[in-house]
Amino acid sequence: MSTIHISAAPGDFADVVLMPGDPLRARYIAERFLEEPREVTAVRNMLGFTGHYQGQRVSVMGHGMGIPSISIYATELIRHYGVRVLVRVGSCGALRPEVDLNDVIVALAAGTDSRVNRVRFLEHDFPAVADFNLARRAMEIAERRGQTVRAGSVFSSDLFYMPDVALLHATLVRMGMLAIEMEVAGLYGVAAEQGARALALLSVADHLPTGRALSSADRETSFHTMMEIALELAAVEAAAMAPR
Ligand SMILES: O=P(O)(O)O[C@H]1O[C@H](CO)[C@@H](O)[C@H]1O
Ligand SMILES: O=c1cc[nH]c(=O)[nH]1
Repeated sequence: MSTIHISAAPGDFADVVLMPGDPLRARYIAERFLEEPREVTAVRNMLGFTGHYQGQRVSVMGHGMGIPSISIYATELIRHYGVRVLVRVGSCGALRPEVDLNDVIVALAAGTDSRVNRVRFLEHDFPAVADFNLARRAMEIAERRGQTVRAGSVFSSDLFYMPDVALLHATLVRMGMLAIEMEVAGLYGVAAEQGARALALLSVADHLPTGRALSSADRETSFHTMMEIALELAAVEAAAMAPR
């Protein structure tokens, strides 16, 4: 049975789903990296595909922009399609001078100005953290591939265009955050609520202290590093979950 927002048939999704915000990035990942990718959903053009990577069944699906959007897709994938691992592969803006364009961030935890986790957690402060084993495996994969990644906390904002941005950025930097984006805290809340595991990998597309930003061509290259780490992680996880 399909859902309101996903038209795939039962069993169409793999246990592990990579999720970029942009559905066209989902198609790019599927066509560029997956063997025999098959489109499994396209409701509202939020494209989803399933194929194979390193011999393991892996899916990739866009989640749109913002916590409300990713919350819908993540919840339906877990509840209705039995997805067990979600890995966001997103872009972000670096908050600190030393976090450069093209760097890949493993988002260990996320703060947010969204209320969604308070809604699900009796108005208390929910610790929006990554699954430890996914984070550790992602770090190990990056190390084995000789790719430097940064691990730390990020901030998920509801607004892309926000007022008083200087004060917010200064506070986030003072509190140790590496980057800003718009979904991770929501994804980690959904995963906890629905009993799944989640991790976000982020590629730095904007350098907020200097205003530098990647060109489209550069974005593609840097995203490749993140995608390859995420795909290898997905294959390792799928193999670990496969019945023996
Ligand atoms: O590139 P994605 O994965 O969409 O991530 C970032 O880009 C969008 C804003 O431009 C937000 O979704 C933000 O989190
Ligand atoms: O949410 C985002 C994504 C990329 N760059 C930003 O500054 N913010």
